[in-house]
Amino acid sequence: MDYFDFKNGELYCEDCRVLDIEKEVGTPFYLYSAKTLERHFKAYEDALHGIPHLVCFAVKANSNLAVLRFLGELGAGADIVSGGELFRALKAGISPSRIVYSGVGKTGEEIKEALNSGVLMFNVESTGELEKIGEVSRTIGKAAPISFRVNPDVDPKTHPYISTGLEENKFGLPVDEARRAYEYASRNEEFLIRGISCHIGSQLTEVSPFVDALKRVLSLVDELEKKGIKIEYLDMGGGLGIKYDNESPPLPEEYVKALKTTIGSRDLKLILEPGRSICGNAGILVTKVLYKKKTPKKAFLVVDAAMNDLARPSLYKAFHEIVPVVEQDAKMSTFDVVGPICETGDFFARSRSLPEVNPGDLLAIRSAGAYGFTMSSNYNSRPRVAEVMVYGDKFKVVRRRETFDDLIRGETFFHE
Ligand SMILES: Cc1ncc(COP(=O)(O)O)c(C=O)c1O
Ligand SMILES: N[C@@H](CCCC[NH3+])C(=O)O
Repeated sequence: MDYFDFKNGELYCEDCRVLDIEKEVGTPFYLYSAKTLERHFKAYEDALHGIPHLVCFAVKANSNLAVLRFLGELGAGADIVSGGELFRALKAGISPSRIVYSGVGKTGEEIKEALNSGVLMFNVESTGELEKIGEVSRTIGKAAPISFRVNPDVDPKTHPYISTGLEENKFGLPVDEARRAYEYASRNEEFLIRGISCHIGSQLTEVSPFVDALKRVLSLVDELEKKGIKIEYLDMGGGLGIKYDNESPPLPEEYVKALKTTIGSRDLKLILEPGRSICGNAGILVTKVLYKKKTPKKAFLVVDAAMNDLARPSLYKAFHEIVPVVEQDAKMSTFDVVGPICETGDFFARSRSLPEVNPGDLLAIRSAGAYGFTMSSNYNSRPRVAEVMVYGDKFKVVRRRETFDDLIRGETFFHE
């Protein structure tokens, strides 16, 4: 459930009228609901009540500082995958002791930065990375807290681009290799074994792949325990899906219950790294209809947002619900909703039934709070849009729209 509702035929975010926000900010803009973020975060906290745990929000889903600060103040840690995300999480006031660092390509510099800051653990994804971490650890004279990310070879039944726990995916170590890596790391004082981790994919709509993966991870935990290698943290990654269209993904409560049952009486602290299920439905992208265009074959609504602002439909053919910000009685027609970018792939919806809106009308593209702004770019030299956060009856621009000057910052005219 989110807090984007219609009152008297107009879309509100919490107690703010979207039309009023648009008047001040202009389109396009991302709009986030703090109350929805809180509700979704608390759903995890409630589900995990009584279990030693840490919810590390996946920064890649939404890295806006206000969002991170808000979640951090509610008690969230962070799951990061780059030096930039470390910088953001720390700037937002998240304690390094609540930060886990995942990702297959951490550079020496990034590792050094994270080790110096005191992150909770590196989720190590290859033996090459382990060597690099060892090297950095020796250089700065500080043991590195690690977990190995295990690739359990489980099909998460999601879009192939966002499936990460299959043998052919680049992520994690196969179980046998992870076992050897733990044995090696346990004999070396550069490493401090803290945990084990796993993340099998994103937008999962069933619990069973998580449970299958967990069983494989737990059998390794048990084996390691017998060898005297104690695992303190079990990090099950993120991946819980949300409703974009007609999916009915499990709620955190059902998901955590299944994990808890599978873990049984083992003495483990549970880390989860949810991204989408916290912020996905806490955000919309508001855009304006520029033109209505008819060709012999199609009717298009050309809007002022584009694939550079929200890439998911173009990249994954992802469905996002689109609604007019002011409810219309007009008859329904079938439209392609497209942006101004010079690519046929620049669309938000194809053959979508929508009321006959007009140029100047606003549309809300729903479920855009995760992997929306964070995947945006300046393609076609389009300044990135503003981000606005609603807190009850107040709203705040938490990132201003980029200017043309922002576009060329750091560039020079040297051409020889
Ligand atoms: C390691 C890791 N953790 C957490 C996440 C967050 O996933 P989601 O947004 O699906 O919860 C991802 C992205 O899929 C990831 O790669
Ligand atoms: N970017 C993807 C999710 C990627 C998850 C990252 N491991 C999406 O928009 O659905």
